[in-house]
Amino acid sequence: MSESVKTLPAPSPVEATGQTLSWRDFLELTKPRVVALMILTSVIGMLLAMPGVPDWTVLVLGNLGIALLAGAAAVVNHVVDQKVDTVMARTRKRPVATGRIAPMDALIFAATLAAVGMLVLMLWINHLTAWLTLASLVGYAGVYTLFLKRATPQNIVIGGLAGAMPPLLGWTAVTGQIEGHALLLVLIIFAWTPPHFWALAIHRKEEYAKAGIPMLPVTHGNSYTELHILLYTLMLLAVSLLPFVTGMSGGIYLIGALILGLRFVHYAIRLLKGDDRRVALNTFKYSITYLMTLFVVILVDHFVFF
Ligand code: HEM
Ligand SMILES: CC(C)=CCC/C(C)=C/CC/C(C)=C/COP(=O)(O)OP(=O)(O)O
Repeated sequence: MSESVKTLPAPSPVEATGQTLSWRDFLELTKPRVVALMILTSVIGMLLAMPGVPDWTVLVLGNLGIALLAGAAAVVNHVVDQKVDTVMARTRKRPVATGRIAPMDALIFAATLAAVGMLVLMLWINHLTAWLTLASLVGYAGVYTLFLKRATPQNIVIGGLAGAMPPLLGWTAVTGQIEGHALLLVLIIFAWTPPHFWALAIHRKEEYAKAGIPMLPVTHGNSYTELHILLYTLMLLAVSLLPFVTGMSGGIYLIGALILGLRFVHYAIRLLKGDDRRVALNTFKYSITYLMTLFVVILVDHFVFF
């Protein structure tokens, strides 16, 4: 072998896969659809925090900062999960899993997003929101992804708290303080996360087993998971009534929460009866419609009553 061949630099991940790197790959790393729903909940947290509409700078810069930090957390998730993601069909085409983006480049991207996000929140919003958002990033990227996900089938119950934070972050961006009504919104998403995720985990059980991730259907079976999905949807139904019970929201919200919640319970009962992968996927999809609609309804109710 000639000297010149020996000293050739190692191919970059792009050369290695023969694919062109695009901004779409970087966008994909930030889990934009998940972050979009989070931002919907933080916008609504902002709009519920006070009568009237907050200053546009808080709306724009507050959500920008929160989105940047949430996106950064998602990028770190891709790096930490690089090996796991290559094993599962749902995730194996991800930019870091395929090698289209090198882990170090992804980490530099995450650090940049996080630094700009923290600056925006520190300079234009308030320190409380900045630190709470950073804590959510650490909760998802560090505590959940690095540790809990691999350690216990209760991973998403505890880790779900990080994803539930955006309405509180929106609220503190406007008021500068943590208040009970904002915590109710967090509690709703906290109770929603297990049925949201376990429905998908049933649908993808074999992949999680192959990847060695102890998700509840893998460790305890489908029936046990389906029972817990039902129990959490019942708890969610109860918790979702608290904004009405505490006087935060009115009749429109009550009716909306009941219809949406009972439908979720109906899905959970069908899942328990049928143990069907297709029902599991539909339950997962409905969970997203549920959360989006519930937050829109609470907002509509707020503006009708004020
Ligand atoms: C630790 C808590 C959570 C876990 C473990 C979890 C898990 C997942 C998983 C595995 C997916 C599938 C992603 C894919 O299709 O590749 C997903 C999708 C989704 N999640 Fe969650 N999730 C959590 C919290 C949240 C929260 C708090 C929100 C929003 C408020 C959210 C919104 C969504 C949305 C919108 C999708 C659909 C994304 C798409 O269509 O690509 N999730 N979730
Ligand atoms: C600052 C802030 C609000 C942070 C929240 C960050 C955030 C994007 C949370 C997302 C929750 C989520 C999609 C978990 C799935 O992870 P997974 O690893 O179980 O799923 P995967 O297999 O699809 O990667």
